[in-house]
Formats: sequence, structure tokens, C-alpha cells
Amino acid sequence: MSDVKIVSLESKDVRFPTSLGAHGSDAMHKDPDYSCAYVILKTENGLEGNGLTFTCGRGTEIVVTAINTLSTIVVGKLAGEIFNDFGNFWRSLTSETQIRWLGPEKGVMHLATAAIINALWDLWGKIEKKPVWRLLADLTPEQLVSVIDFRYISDVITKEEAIEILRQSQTGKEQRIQTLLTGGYPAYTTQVGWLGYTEETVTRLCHEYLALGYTHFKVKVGQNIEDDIRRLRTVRKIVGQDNIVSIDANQVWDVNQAIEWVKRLAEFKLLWIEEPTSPDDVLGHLAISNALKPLGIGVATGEMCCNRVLFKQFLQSNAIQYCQIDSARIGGVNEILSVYLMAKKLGIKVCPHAGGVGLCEMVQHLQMWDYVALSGDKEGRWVEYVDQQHEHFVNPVVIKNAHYQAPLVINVHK
Ligand SMILES: C[C@H](O)[C@@H](O)[C@@H](O)[C@H](O)C(=O)O
Ligand SMILES: [Mg+2]
Repeated sequence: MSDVKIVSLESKDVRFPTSLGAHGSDAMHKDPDYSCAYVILKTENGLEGNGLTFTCGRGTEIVVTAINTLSTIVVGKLAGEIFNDFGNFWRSLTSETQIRWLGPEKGVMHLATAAIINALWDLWGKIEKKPVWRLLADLTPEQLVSVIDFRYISDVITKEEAIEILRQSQTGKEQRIQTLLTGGYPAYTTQVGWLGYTEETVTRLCHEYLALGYTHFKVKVGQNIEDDIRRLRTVRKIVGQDNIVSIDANQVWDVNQAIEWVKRLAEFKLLWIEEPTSPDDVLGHLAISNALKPLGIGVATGEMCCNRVLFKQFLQSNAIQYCQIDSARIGGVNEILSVYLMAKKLGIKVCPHAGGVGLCEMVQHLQMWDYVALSGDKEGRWVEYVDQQHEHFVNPVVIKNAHYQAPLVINVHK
């Protein structure tokens, strides 16, 4: 492991005026300006680790300040010192004796943690000269588990159990790597259904994405029931009955309102309703899930789930059927791995949230690792795909026939 020192951390406030075109708009976030708080770690031998967390415009400066506050815990450390004991380093970042009061392990501080932790994984990948999915897949079960902080989740999964699950999942790994390298990983798209798009735009985009090979489309709902019915009718007419349609309300409803509203949309044969209510309301999601089960509609959430503890409760109580981890919301790769392990143990599918700025670029690595080294399964799982802001990345995602192509090389930006 490299003994190279991390000599600086720079954080940037990067914003794009996407609200001008209503790109990314939903019932709750009517005018998002896709933005990010971006982290650049530099080592003494000239390597860079890049990471980010996604934001919607105003307030990004607060996340940047939080990153700067945490930077003293990272700068001056040897990379090897961090990566050889990553679980404990993660805990030192989230349990700093005074800063912890600002979270703990949630909100702005956890977004900042995610940006720093993701930059560290990028750096580790560059040191090992491997894309992160491959770095993860090549770690032994013991090494992988050593990056995770099991505090608060050991009642559901212990270190030893996690090692055992990972050991069992080694069977067939090489073959799955080959399958991934040839076929990629399935994507679904939300690009067709932003709430602020006109009927004409939705129609055009549905045709376009159908022609690109997509089979699963997500539509924003929740502002006006008549509009939702009209829009879903349009989408269904174009994509047909055999393709999949899901909906996303971005937390606008009360629990009973969610049940009533979604029942009125059930005729459109929906796979899931995403974020029907508050992202913290485990029992509310359970009530919605129970009410919609007879209609064949699942419940999905996760893009604003604050940490592994809340994910534990959603998974434990069967309140959700689709677990939507987000690469930049909880405390970065280390904590997300613990959610994948709990989901695997409890038999719940992970379908990551992506889009934003750089979320597709980051989360593809985690889902590819999951396929290769943990769940071993792609059936009924997709990574979200949104066609925005990819051009700003040195290694943008590559999608072919609605499948994410596994990143192979590391192009280091100089
Ligand atoms: C404000 C954002 O675009 C959200 O609407 C978006 O992340 C969305 O919830 C999604 O699932 O893609
Ligand atoms: Mg969503």
C-alpha cells in the first residue's frame, strides 16, 4: 500500500443553470440548478483524488464550508494509513469529537463526508490503477469488510456474517466479470419525465429513448392528479404495455394521500412509486407498501435516506421493495457497502439513484461491484440514467443499448 502523503484538499462550488430548461424538475424541487460540491485531494507525488456530492443550487456554499471544516482530518495523512484501516478512518471523520454535533451522520455534514470519502476511493483506484468497481471486486472479503463501520447495524449484520456472505458470493465471480464486460449493466431513464417538461417534450423524449433501447421509464408525479393521468397516458401509449413505467413523487404527500393518489394511477401498470412521503418515515412507507401491494406496485426510496441506520430500518421492516442508494448522500462508498450487505441479507433489490451531477459516473461502480461480488444478479435491477452534465467529466459514463458499459481505464486529468 502506498505511503504517499495527502498534501492538500480543495473544494469547489460548481453550479449549472438547469432550471432554465426545467431539467431535473419534480413536484418538490421545481427549479433545480444541478450543482455539486467538488473535492480535489492532492498527493505529494502529483496524484489527484476527485469526489463530489450533488446539490440543487442555492446552499452549495454551505456544503463547501463543511468540507473545508472536515479537511483537517484528511490532509497530512498517508494514503496507506487511511486505506489500511479505512473503517476506523471513516469513523474518525464522522465522530470527530466536536464536529459530530452538527450531524450526527446526516444532512450537510454527511454530504461533505460523502464528497471526501468518494475522493479517497478515486485516489485509491488511481494508486492501484483500477476503476473503483474493479478495485472493490478484487478486495478479499476480509479487506472489503474492514472499510465498513458496523456500529449501529451489527444487530442486523455482523462483520463475520458479512465476510461469510461475500465468501459465498465469490463463486462465479470471474464469469460475471466477463458478462459485465461484454453486456454492461441495465439502465432505466428519468429523462423523459421531468415535471416541468411540456407534453410535446415528453412525447419526443419517449420516442427517442425507446429507440435507444430503454425498457424502463420513470415519470415525475404529485403536483396535480389530472396532469399525472394525462402524462402517464401519453407515456404508456408510446412505450407500450410490455415496457416498464415507474413514478416518483419526491416526498410531496402525506401517507394516506400517497395511497389514494397512487391508487388512481394504478391503471397505468406501475412498477414502483418512489419517495411517496417523508424520507424519514419508515412506518409510513410500510403502510403505503401494504396498501399498494394488492395492486402490484412496489415502494422505492433512498436518494434522501440519511444514513445506514435508517436504511437498516427500511430494509428490516419490509417498508420498501427497491432500495435506492445514492453515491453521494450517505457517507460515501464505505457506508453504502454496508447498505448493500444488509439488502443482500434481507433479500431486497438495490436500484441506485443517479443523474444529478456525476451521480451516474460514481454509482455505476457500486452496482457493478454488487453484481460481480455480492448479489450476483442483474434481474429486475437497473441503475438510473439521466443525460445531463456528463460532458464535464474526464471519464463520462458510456451507455450502449440502455446498458452502462463497465469503465476500464483510468484517465488521469492533468
Ligand atoms: C431534483 C432531482 O432532479 C430529483 O428530481 C431526482 O434526483 C429524482 O428524484 C430522481 O429520482 O432522479
Ligand atoms: Mg427520485
